Amino acid sequence: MKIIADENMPYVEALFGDLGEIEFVNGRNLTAVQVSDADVLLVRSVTQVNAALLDKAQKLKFVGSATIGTDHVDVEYLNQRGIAFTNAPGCNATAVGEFAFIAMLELAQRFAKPLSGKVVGIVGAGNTGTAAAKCLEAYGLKVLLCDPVKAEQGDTRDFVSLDTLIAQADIISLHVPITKEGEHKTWYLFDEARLNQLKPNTWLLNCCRGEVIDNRALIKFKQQRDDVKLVLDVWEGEPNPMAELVSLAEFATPHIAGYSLEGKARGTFMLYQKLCDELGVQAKQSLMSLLPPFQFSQIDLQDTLTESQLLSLSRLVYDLRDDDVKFRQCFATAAGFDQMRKNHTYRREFSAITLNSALPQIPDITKPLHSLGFR
Ligand SMILES: NC(=O)c1ccc[n+]([C@@H]2O[C@H](COP(=O)([O-])OP(=O)(O)OC[C@H]3O[C@@H](n4cnc5c(N)ncnc54)[C@H](O)[C@@H]3O)[C@@H](O)[C@H]2O)c1
Ligand SMILES: O=C(O)[C@H](O)[C@H](O)COP(=O)(O)O
Repeated sequence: MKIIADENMPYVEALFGDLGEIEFVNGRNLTAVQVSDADVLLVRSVTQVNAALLDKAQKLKFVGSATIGTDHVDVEYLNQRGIAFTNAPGCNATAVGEFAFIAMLELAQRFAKPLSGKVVGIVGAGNTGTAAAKCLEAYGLKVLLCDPVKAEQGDTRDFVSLDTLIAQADIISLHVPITKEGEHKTWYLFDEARLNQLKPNTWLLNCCRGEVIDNRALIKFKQQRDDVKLVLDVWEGEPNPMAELVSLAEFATPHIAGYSLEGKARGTFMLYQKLCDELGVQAKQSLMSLLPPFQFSQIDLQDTLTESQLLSLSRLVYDLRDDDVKFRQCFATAAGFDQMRKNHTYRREFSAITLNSALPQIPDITKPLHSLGFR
């Protein structure tokens, strides 16, 4: 069996090695000829999976995308061809949630405006939005959720309209899929008019898809509204973001909000399990055996943490400042954006650290941190 896999998908060798012969490819430039003799195709979000890519691949029986988003896949075409398809919903939700939370702690520190006490609006209350809300609520913040689709589906959480969220939130974090049609389409959800509704001093984070914000309108807006602070992980026109926008963002990264080792491992592992099901074979490998040990795995706490100490602790698993600096150095070169994504193999999730109270205390000082995700 021939398995073609994106070279940026870790743990493929360890998981799929026993199932067939693996060929690694550059997912962004993948051609129809390269996949013509594949039985299995494993991709990430940079590969457009459609008739143009797959018409010659007559043996193909399984496509897996180790991503949450599926906007790069023509699922209808795969269904028509009878090719099994799976993505990896939720695989990197914790990573995105922690990324958004850490970015807020970084902004708070940089602008000497405590995060504590702020109201945060989450647009899109699915896997990543809920993961972000979990961190924020564990930290004691008031969270407003806007998700008209979930509300219509009968989700019993409290939801607000986007107008209410924009009017009340100090911080807005975007977590919607990109959709171009329908009542709740998200393409340019934040257009010029919406941007102009933002309250003074709002922090706006985009960790979902670049085109959820009209990037040209955002440049124009931010040039006049320096009070608004931006964290941008995703961009219109990836892998070539608009240079002016990069310089206007407080933190800028190349679509790596979901790139924890745990998140990537979960993504590949979900495809492995699904392929084993399709082939009717027993999955032999385990997820936890894939992850390397973490250098700061045990930490003893002496006292409750201040906000700035919590940021220092968070920086052990992920220091956003490093990625921001690297990104500004490399994004303008031809392959810089993708190169940085390819080499992004060091970030961990909060759960990689086990916290202990150094002295037995009541109440246990580690409890709120366990709710954040630390062990
Ligand atoms: N930056 C990254 O690395 C990264 C990582 C993972 C996911 N993503 C992107 O983030 C998106 C969201 O991921 P997820 O796992 O939370 O997906 P999800 O499907 O679990 O949740 C998305 C939520 O958005 C809601 N929604 C749809 N249209 C909306 C609208 N107009 N207003 C408000 N809510 C709306 C849906 O009802 C759903 O609950 C993905 O589709 C993907 O494009 C980016
Ligand atoms: O949709 C997703 O899951 C994310 O956008 C994903 O993390 C993107 O990473 P990629 O597949 O491009 O490596």
